[in-house]
Parts: sequence; structure tokens; C-alpha cells
Amino acid sequence: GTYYNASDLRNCYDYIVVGAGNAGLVVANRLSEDPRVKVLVIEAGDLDQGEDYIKIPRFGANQGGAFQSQYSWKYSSAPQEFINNRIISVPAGKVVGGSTALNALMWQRGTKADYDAWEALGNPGWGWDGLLPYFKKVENFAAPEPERVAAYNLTYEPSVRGTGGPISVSFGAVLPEFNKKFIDSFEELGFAKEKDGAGTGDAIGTFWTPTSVDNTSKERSYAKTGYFEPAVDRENFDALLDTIVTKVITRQNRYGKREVTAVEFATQGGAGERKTITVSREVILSAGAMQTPKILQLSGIGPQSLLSQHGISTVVNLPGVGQNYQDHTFMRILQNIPVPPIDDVAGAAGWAQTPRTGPWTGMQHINVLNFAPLSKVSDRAESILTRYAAQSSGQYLPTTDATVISGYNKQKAQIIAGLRDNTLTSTEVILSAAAIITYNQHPFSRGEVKIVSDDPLDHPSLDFRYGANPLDLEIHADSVRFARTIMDTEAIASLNPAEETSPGRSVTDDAGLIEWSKNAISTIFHSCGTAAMMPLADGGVVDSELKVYGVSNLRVVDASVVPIVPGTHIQATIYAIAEKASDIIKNSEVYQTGYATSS
Ligand SMILES: Cc1cc2nc3c(=O)[nH]c(=O)nc-3n(C[C@H](O)[C@H](O)[C@H](O)COP(=O)(O)OP(=O)(O)OC[C@H]3O[C@@H](n4cnc5c(N)ncnc54)[C@H](O)[C@@H]3O)c2cc1C
Repeated sequence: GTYYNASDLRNCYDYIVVGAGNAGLVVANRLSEDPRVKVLVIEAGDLDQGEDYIKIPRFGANQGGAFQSQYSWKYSSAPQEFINNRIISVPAGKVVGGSTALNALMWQRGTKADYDAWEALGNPGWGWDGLLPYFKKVENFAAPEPERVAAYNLTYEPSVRGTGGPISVSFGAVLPEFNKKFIDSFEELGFAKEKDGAGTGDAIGTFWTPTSVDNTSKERSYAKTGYFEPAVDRENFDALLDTIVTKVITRQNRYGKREVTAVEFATQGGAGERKTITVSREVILSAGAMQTPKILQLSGIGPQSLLSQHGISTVVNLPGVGQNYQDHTFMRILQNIPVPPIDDVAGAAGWAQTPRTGPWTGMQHINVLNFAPLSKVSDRAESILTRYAAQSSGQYLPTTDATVISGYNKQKAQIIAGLRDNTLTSTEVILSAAAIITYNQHPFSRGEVKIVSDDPLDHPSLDFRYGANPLDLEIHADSVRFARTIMDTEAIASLNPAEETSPGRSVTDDAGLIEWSKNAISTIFHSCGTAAMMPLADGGVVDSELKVYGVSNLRVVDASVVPIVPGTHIQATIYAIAEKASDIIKNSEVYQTGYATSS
């Protein structure tokens, strides 16, 4: 296989995967392991050219401008009504590798309870025990060197780690001393130092985070290196790049079911011709949480009222498509800690050093994470949970379908139980030299992704509805208070931090802290949930085999299927979902025999 021009394609493929990102490349790689199975992956972006801002870990948090590059979609949110109508810019990968080419390389799993909640929502096999083999399958985990284990207490638990998998995972090559103080500060506040909190499912507490970085080359390890490059020479694996999928084409089949027959796309980044290509078995949508619901809606699969508003005839009225939009919000509480700069050998010279040990080989200051339960973050945790439990559906949009609300209520019960018994985290905290950063890990608000027209080249409306549930803003206010208790520990005080500049210590009451939060909230790039794996009666879009309800041969495999965003950075979870989905597809009758006898 190679990356073909549209004119070089086969007439028909067994499987077409839409989107060569985090999930899509896993599926395309795994399905093409059987040489008899012809797989095409279609990607809007192109191949990166090994730019520094893609491969060098130090650039992993946009230091090199990746978010503004041609490899990013550069979305903007809808005006966020509940946070002063602010418009948030939303990067997402538009390149082979998808968002794994742009992301900040942090590598963790959520808590056991995060995934067990998915299972409890009606998805057998999607709990922690069902996912752990796939979390391991993805990884090639590099055990930290004994000197560094001794110096930094870089613990890990071999029984939950994978070796030999496609994605290389290692601890940052440069671990500033300052990071240890952050661990100490949490110990003062009564937090456990977790042994491999990033891997065991006991993710509440403080730990050094691994990164998706190759331990030898010190370069980014991502879906392109792990899943695309090993597959691209297979005869039965084709990739069509710089091509926007505009919709899937369906028909009523002879069993009276709706089935996908072809995929329509626009070449040359959308500017070129519209063409279609036939599929004989299945289409897998892996275009990410913003574009997968858009493609479904453009294909007539979605909420009927939205589709008819844009002149699209409904083939499956599926109210959940684009609903349940979730993300982690983040805020930077500004202070200044005079830590020694780690740019001793900066720039290209630092990177060129061999072996690669210089400061460009790791994330600068962010190597330790804390995941705190609500009971630690907030003095009014029980009051927040009681009021959340008592809420009616008033904080949702009036147009929200009853089935979707049913799903939200079931999610709510899971989230309340996990926050109450401290098995789910409420807030992630990271300390850098310039800010203490807090992330709301289990937001109560739910947003939506909608097409704005029938033109597939228009970006969808991304409405996170941050703060739509006022309790989220209370938690944000409390997270500022919590950040201050961290700054006031002896461990941090010993670093002589300058005074907080934003919001500033004079702001202490709810009104002031909530108003500040409204102007501080931004995205931490964990968009998910918009084609949720849940029962149809609960607003779900796919079943627990990730098949779209009402269509016999269409699946979604990407961040869209996540029913509740887990309390973690989500790339490892998306890889694991896609590995599990690949096994589900490979075990299906149609993959095994080429025919489906009953659909
Ligand atoms: C800036 C940033 C930083 C992040 N940092 C971290 C981190 O440090 N740690 C972590 O764990 N997670 C992080 N994440 C989150 C994580 O990387 C993503 O949630 C995850 O990779 C999403 O996977 P996906 O398969 O759903 O989508 P993606 O990987 O985004 O893949 C979707 C693919 O589909 C393509 N596509 C979209 N529409 C179309 C279309 N119409 N036609 C053809 N192709 C299409 C896109 O171009 C893209 O390549 C970050 C994300 C971002 C954006």
C-alpha cells in the first residue's frame, strides 16, 4: 500500500476508516493484519515532515506553535454563554496521527471507577478489567533506570504495564528538583504518593507521569510512528490523505435494514472533486469528537429537527448524535516561583547532544500530577453533591431529547457515587513555575456539537456549555482556594514564590472567584462524548460493539464514544478503546467469513 491519489484507489474496500488519528490508525492497522482484508483510511490532513514542534517533547505543549500550524484544525468554540460569552480556541490534529501528533505527551489512565461507570451505564466489557489488557497492548513501557528510581522515587507497577506494544512510553528525561517539592506539598496535605498512579487504576493522589516519548530517540511516539508506519507497506492497506470525508451513503438493504454502501469525499483538502468509494463490509468513523457527529449528521443520521433545519433528509432519527459533549476545563492561577531555568543547553544544540539527555527531551516543568477528590478540593463537597442530585434538567438545553436526559441522569448517579466515595477525582492540579493549574475532571455541564449548514466544509458549532451547570463554577472557585492551600505548604513556601497575581489573594468570596473563573476557563483539549456508547433509550449513539444504532455496518471508534469523560488525560484511553474495538471487529462474523448472515 501507499498513499494514493483518489484515481489510484481500488474500486471497493472491505473496510473504510474515516480519520487517520489516535483511534483510526489503530483500527486501520489491526484490521489490515489479515492480508485478505482490504483497508482504506481517509484523512483530511497530510503527513508531517518531522518538524521540531511535532517530534521534540519540549515543544509538546505548543511551545513551537503546533496549534497554529497546518496540522491543526484551529476550531473556535461557539460563544460560551455561561462564561461571559467567551470564544475558546480549540486545536485538534489534522495530520496523520491526529491529535497524538499535537498533544502534550502525558500518558495516564483514569481510575478503575471511571471505566466501571461506563460498564454500569450498560456497556458490558468496558470496565477497568475489560480495558486493562488493551491498555497494556498499546504500550512499550520503558522501566526507569535504577538511579532515577532511587533519586526520584519513580515507581511503577510492572503487572499493569505493557512491553513490546506500538507506543513507546517513558518518564521524562529531565526531572527538575522543583517537581519533588510539589510531591512533598501534597504529602503535607495528606495525599498518598501513588505507586504508578498513572497505570494501576488507583489514580487519586500524586505521581510522576510517564510520557509518550521513545526512551532512546527521545522523540514523540504517536499513532503515526506506532500504527501508520508499520502498516503502510502492506499491500492491503491504503491511505488517502488531504481528503475530507463529506458523508456516508446508505440504503435500505434486503433485510430491511439501513446499511452503508459508500463513502463520499472531497479531494485536495476539500477544494477538489467530490467522489465516492464503495465499501463491502463496514465503515468506521474515527474523525474525532468534533467531526464524527458532523459526518453522521450530514449523512442523515442524527436529531431529525436539526437535520431538517438544514435540508438534510433523515435516514435514522438518532437524537444523541452531537449531544453529551464533554471536556475538561482548565484554569491558570498565576504566581511566580523562582525556579532555576533548565535551559542549560538550549535550542538545536541541546537537541543534537547524544545521548539525548538535554532539557529538550522532556516536558519542562510538568512531570508530576495530582488528582484530588472533591472532599479535598472543597469544604462543601457534600452540599455540592446533594444539590447536584436534586437538580432537575433545567441546566440542559430546552431542546434536549428525553432519552438524552435519561442518559445524563444515569451518568449523574455514577458521578455522584464516585465523587462521594472518593473513587473518582474532581480536580487535577499541576504546578509550573508560572502558574498552578487546575482542571475540572468530572464536569456536570453537557454541551453539543451541531452542523451549521449542509456544507461539509463548514466547521461544526462546538458548544461546550462550560459553566452551564452552576455547580461546576462552584467547584472552580473551590479549586482556587485549594490551590492556595498548596501554595501555602512548607514545601512550596521553601521555594519563595512571589505573590499570586491572578486572581490575587484579595479575591476570596464566591462571587469574585466565580467571576474570575468565568474569564479564566479554557479547554484542556479532551473533547469527547458526542456519539456516546450507551443504550438507545439513554440517548446513546453506539451500542457496546460501537455500532451506530439503526445502521447495520457503521461503527464509531474515537473519543466520541466515551460516555463520561474519565478523570485523566485521555490519549491512552482512546488507544485502548481502539484496540478493544479492533478485536470486536475481528471477532465479528463478517470479518471472519466475509459475509454477514443476519444483517
Ligand atoms: C492540543 C492537544 C493536547 C493534548 N494533550 C494530551 C496529553 O498530553 N495527554 C493525553 O493523554 N491526551 C492529550 N490530548 C487528548 C488526546 O490527544 C485526544 O483526545 C485524542 O488523541 C483524540 O483521539 P481521536 O481518535 O478521537 O481523534 P484524533 O486523534 O483527533 O483523530 C481524528 C482524525 O480525523 C481526521 N478528520 C476529522 N474530520 C475528518 C473528515 N471530515 N475527513 C477526513 N478526516 C477527518 C482528523 O484530521 C484527525 O486526523 C490532547 C489533545 C490536543 C488536541
